[in-house]
Amino acid sequence: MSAKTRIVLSSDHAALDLRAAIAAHVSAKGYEVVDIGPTTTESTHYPKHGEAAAQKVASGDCALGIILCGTGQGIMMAANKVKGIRCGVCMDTFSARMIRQHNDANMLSIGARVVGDMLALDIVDAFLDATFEGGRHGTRVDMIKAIEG
Ligand SMILES: O=C(CO)[C@H](O)[C@H](O)COP(=O)(O)O
Repeated sequence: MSAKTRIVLSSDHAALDLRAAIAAHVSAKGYEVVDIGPTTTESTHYPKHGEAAAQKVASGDCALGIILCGTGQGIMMAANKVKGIRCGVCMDTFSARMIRQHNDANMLSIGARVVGDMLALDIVDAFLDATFEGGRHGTRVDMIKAIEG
C-alpha cells in the first residue's frame, strides 16, 4: 500500500481515544487519514458509523477503513452489510495480517474495550503492511463476492 493512500476511520463512543491514537499513528506512517467521527463521547449507535465508513471504502473514496467500537463486533457487522466490504475483527496481529493476505479485507475492526492501545497499533501495522496474495485466495474471495451478488 503506497503512501498517501486514504484510510477512513470511524468508531462509536466507546473508542474515541483509541481512534485518535490510531489516526495519529496511521498519519505518521504516511497515509492520508479521513476521520469521519464522531467527535464527542456522547452515546451513539455503531451501525451508522460502520455503514458510513464502509460507504467511503465501497465508493472508492478511501482504499481501506479502520473502525472501532467496544468489542469491534457490532460495527464490523454493520460494515459488512455494505456491498463490496470485507471487514474482520482482529484482536491479534496474525489475524490482522491474514485478513489482508488471504481474505483481501478492505476494512479492519478493533474492540477498544478488548485490546490495549499498543496492541491495537501493532494490529493496525500488521493490517496495513500486508498485501493480498491472490492465487487460491483470489478464487475464494471471488466466491465471497458471488454470494453478495
Ligand atoms: O461494542 C459495541 C458494539 O459491538 C458497542 O461499543 C457497545 O455495545 C456500546 O455499549 P454502551 O452503549 O453500553 O457503551
